[in-house]
Amino acid sequence: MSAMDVMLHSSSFLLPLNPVDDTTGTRYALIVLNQSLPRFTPLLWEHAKLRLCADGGANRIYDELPLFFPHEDALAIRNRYKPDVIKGDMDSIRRDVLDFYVNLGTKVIDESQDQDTTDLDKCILYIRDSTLNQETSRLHILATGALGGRFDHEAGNLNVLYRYPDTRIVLLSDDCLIQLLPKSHRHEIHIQSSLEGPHCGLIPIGTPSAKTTTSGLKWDLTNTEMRFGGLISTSNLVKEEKITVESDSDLLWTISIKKTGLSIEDHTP
Ligand SMILES: Nc1ncnc2c1ncn2[C@@H]1O[C@H](COP(=O)(O)OP(=O)(O)OP(=O)(O)O)[C@@H](O)[C@H]1O
Ligand SMILES: Cc1ncc(C[n+]2csc(CCO)c2C)c(N)n1
Repeated sequence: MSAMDVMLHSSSFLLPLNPVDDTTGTRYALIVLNQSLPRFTPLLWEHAKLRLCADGGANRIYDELPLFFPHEDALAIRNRYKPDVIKGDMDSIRRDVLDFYVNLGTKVIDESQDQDTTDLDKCILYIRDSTLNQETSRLHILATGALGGRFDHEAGNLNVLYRYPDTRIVLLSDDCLIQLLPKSHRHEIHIQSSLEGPHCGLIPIGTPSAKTTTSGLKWDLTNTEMRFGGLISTSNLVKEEKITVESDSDLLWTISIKKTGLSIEDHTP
């Protein structure tokens, strides 16, 4: 029996919002990146206490959010889904989009002088420093549009998981999510089986792992070595509602997101 603390994980942010059932008390900030919005974006938006667009992510909210509500007036939707903050180096946001949200009262932070960190980095630092990010109740961060697309951007997005290992960050696309499992903890991952899985992976992207042990997977590891160039756990399958992971290295956990059960009809704006 290890003395390490357990870190709990659950993708309950993919469940239709019901404040009465929201017993986990987890508070989220949402960062919208500059890629097509996943179909469950309105749901994540409603879960979030703080909503940011990373530079060109604002174009996506402006252009694509109204498409989720074809029977409603586009302007009414844009007014309803107002980002709290737009932050980045501002080389991708369109002038008309910037003007629209400035008029609505969105806070705009232009950091064009910093060409060494990504717009996602810049947004994460804003959230970490926010007064909403209380010591007793840290914000978890959801980032949409982080995967698929340009590989240099994807690598930069994965890098933020390692830059801020003490911040709970989930990278999302329409197809899957990725998060870091720090070696400092044992991990219990509670699977929302109606919404996620069964495909999953455990990937030692930063450093090799001499010993990883899991339970609840079709191909469990038992003090198994994983490294790039050797074995890494891809195309694994979730077998139980609870997965446990313990490793001597930080690992990436990834799980597929199901196409069913996340349609726009499933939530009330
Ligand atoms: N194709 C993509 N794949 C993955 N992530 C992306 C992609 N495009 C943008 N992003 C994410 O969205 C953020 C904002 O995108 P934006 O296009 O505004 O960035 P950028 O700094 O102008 O990028 P670049 O100048 O390298 O094209 C990026 O920092 C990145 O995290
Ligand atoms: C070694 C090195 N490689 C690339 C960049 C360029 N870069 C990295 S993040 C960023 C901002 C993107 O919004 C830019 C332009 C750099 N500065 N240093």
